[in-house]
Amino acid sequence: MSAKKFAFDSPEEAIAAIADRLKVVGGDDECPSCLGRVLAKPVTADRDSPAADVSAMDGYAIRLSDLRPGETIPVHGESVPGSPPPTMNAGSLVRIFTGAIVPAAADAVVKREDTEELENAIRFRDVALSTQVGENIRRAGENAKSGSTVLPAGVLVNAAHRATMVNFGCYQASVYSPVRVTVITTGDEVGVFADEAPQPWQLRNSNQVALTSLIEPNPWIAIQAVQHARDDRETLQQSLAAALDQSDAILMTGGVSMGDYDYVPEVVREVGGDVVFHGLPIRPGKPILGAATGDGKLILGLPGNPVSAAVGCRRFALPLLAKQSGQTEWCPPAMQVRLQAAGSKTLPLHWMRIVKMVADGVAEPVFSQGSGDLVSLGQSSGFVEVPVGESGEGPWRYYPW
Ligand SMILES: Nc1nc2c(c(=O)[nH]1)N[C@H]1C(S)=C(S)[C@@H](COP(=O)(O)OP(=O)(O)OC[C@H]3O[C@@H](n4cnc5c(N)ncnc54)[C@H](O)[C@@H]3O)O[C@H]1N2
Ligand code: MOO
Repeated sequence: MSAKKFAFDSPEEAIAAIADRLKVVGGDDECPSCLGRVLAKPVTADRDSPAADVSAMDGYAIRLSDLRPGETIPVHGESVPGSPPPTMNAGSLVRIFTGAIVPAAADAVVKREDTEELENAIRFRDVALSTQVGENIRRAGENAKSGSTVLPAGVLVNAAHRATMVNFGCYQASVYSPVRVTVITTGDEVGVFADEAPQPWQLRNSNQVALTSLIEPNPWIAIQAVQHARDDRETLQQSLAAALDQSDAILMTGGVSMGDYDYVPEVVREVGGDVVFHGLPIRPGKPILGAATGDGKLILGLPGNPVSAAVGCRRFALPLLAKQSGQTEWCPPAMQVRLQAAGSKTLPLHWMRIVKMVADGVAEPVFSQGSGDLVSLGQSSGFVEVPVGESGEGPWRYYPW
């Protein structure tokens, strides 16, 4: 670790420092179903939106000069969505429906409830007499002009973006390649043990599923490989070097602390990782290691304890991978929640405290025996980050699993 106890005072500073060293994966895949992928090129409007002046209401397209109290005005023709508008003759109105094109001669639309509807004619109610030019008309191009950018590159495509894209005829977007991630867990004590019972000195590989489950739901990530390495310096070095060739990021767990078999820090250096931090003022997760290679790849060494590994993956790996994926908003503001029954305990570190959401904007601490307690982890919905020396209800940043 550095001469100063920690290289950075907070998770944000550490994340920002390593993010600066990472390269965006780039690529330019044509993708019809781009949900959850990152736009590599902006989406532009293929026509004005709306494409013409359209009515925002069901009612009557009028000339303001026809707005006179008490008079009966004849209705000639209808403008309906899906058809071009009729010509509007002088001294008459056109019945119009929401979304239909406003006839060129009209300068406003009066809602039907502001009229008295007679047979083939209407009379304006008093409320209609103050109608202004353009009222209830959505003007051609008021949302976007043809050729303008409606979604910039770097957007992580969600349902709302897809609706926008389809509206402008973009059925196949150009997206960045997914970030290729290899997960490497370590430790001679760790195995699968699905069919046979582990010995008391053995453990099931919960970190592997915690990490893959946190990253897998993101279509902008591709899990390249999932490996387990024994606590053997050479094997670990070979696994890491081979994985680096095939991946943009490596997430490791275990072997990052002070033990005789904790080879991760030296092996990361040997394969060309420049260590940006090793140890941060957080609990749990203090021994975390963050490194970048010369060609902008990420190596994150998360502590082996299961709560520390999950917290580290959620708080550090996800935003850093998002940065590599090309997302402009790779570190979005966290939700804030209040902590009920928080107590007055403080820590000289940022406290990544596992909690469960209990009401809108309110969470409760989950009692935990420490960072190896997988029972408490399973009872939590995420964690809050309580800054150094603080306590109480917050609000604190909340990171859901
Ligand atoms: N002398 C010191 N010892 C320790 C320190 C320290 O500062 N000085 N830090 C402690 C803290 S805090 C943590 S966290 C751990 C992290 O250690 P490592 O990253 O080296 O992790 P391991 O020793 O390999 O494992 C810790 C713990 O987690 C279990 N484990 C490991 N991998 C998995 C897995 N894939 N699935 C489930 N559980 C796993 C492992 O069996 C250990 O019980 O170091 C402290 N020590
Ligand atoms: O920081 Mo360790 O991650 O407490 O268990």
